[in-house]
Amino acid sequence: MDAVWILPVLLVLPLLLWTSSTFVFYFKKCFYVAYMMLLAVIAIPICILKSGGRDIENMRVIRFMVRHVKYFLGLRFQVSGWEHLQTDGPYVIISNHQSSLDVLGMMEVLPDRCSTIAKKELLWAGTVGMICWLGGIVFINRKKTSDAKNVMSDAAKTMLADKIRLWVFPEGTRNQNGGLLPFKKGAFHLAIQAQGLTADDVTLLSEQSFGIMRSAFLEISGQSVQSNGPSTH
Ligand SMILES: CCCCCCCC/C=C\CCCCCCCC(=O)SCCNC(=O)CCNC(=O)[C@H](O)C(C)(C)COP(=O)(O)OP(=O)(O)OC[C@H]1O[C@@H](n2cnc3c(N)ncnc32)[C@H](O)[C@@H]1OP(=O)(O)O
Ligand SMILES: CCCCCCCCCCCCCC(=O)OC[C@@H](O)COP(=O)(O)O
Repeated sequence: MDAVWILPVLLVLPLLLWTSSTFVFYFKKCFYVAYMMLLAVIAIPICILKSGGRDIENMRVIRFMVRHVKYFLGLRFQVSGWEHLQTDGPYVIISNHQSSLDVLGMMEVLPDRCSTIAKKELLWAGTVGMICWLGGIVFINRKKTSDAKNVMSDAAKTMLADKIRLWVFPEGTRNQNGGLLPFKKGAFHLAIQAQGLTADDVTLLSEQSFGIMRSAFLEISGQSVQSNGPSTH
């Protein structure tokens, strides 16, 4: 008898999906979170069996498992310059950060032996937090800058010792307001520490990177008429 209630739901759901782009937006958002949580449930035992615990090699498993998610959300990526990442040794990748969907773009191009820096709060995001830990993600406390700097200095040493690459979001937070937030310096300290440059090089490196990313961002934004939020009609 209870099953009768399912009928209106089955009818109303397609109707809402068909008529309301706002509903579609929030539906996709909930689906994304739930599905990533589920994928992580599957990935956790695989990573533990494969590597025995926290290991950068687990990023291969995560990358493989995340790559198809874009199809469910109607997203596609256009990749250019991928060949520049195919060099030996450690390096730092920086990217802008607009939403949690950036993880999909990241997994599209993530090189081997590459992990990322994330806020420590992500560690508590259920199974997603657990898989982030297993993938060797470096967690920082953004409220305690001196701790964060120490963690990142240790990360620079590990990068050199274990030939690891790190992906950093130098804006330090998500930003959907168009353009870029001023860059935090940590990514550039990482880069100089892993390359034998000096602290004097940080400002120039940061400014040059900001300029390049900003012009690429504006160029790409100019090509797209889509926004990140639900459309208003
Ligand atoms: C199969 C399963 C599927 C499901 C699951 C999927 C899972 C997916 C898996 C994986 C994807 C995960 C994706 C996660 C994404 C998360 C992203 C985020 O969380 S973004 C937030 C955190 N990221 C950052 O915050 C950036 C890094 N931050 C920094 O670099 C900052 O610089 C920081 C925190 C170190 C300090 O920040 P300050 O706010 O104090 O600002 P400042 O201006 O940068 O620094 C102040 C002074 O300290 C110096 N400084 C900074 N770092 C230094 C260092 N390392 N050494 C020495 N000095 C340093 C600077 O030069 C500056 O000094 P002077 O003002 O220039 O004199
Ligand atoms: C109950 C927790 C739900 C977690 C659901 C996760 C599903 C998607 C997995 C992708 C993880 C990406 C996380 C992310 O993008 O974190 C935001 C931070 O970068 C910046 O933080 P903020 O803008 O400063 O809050």
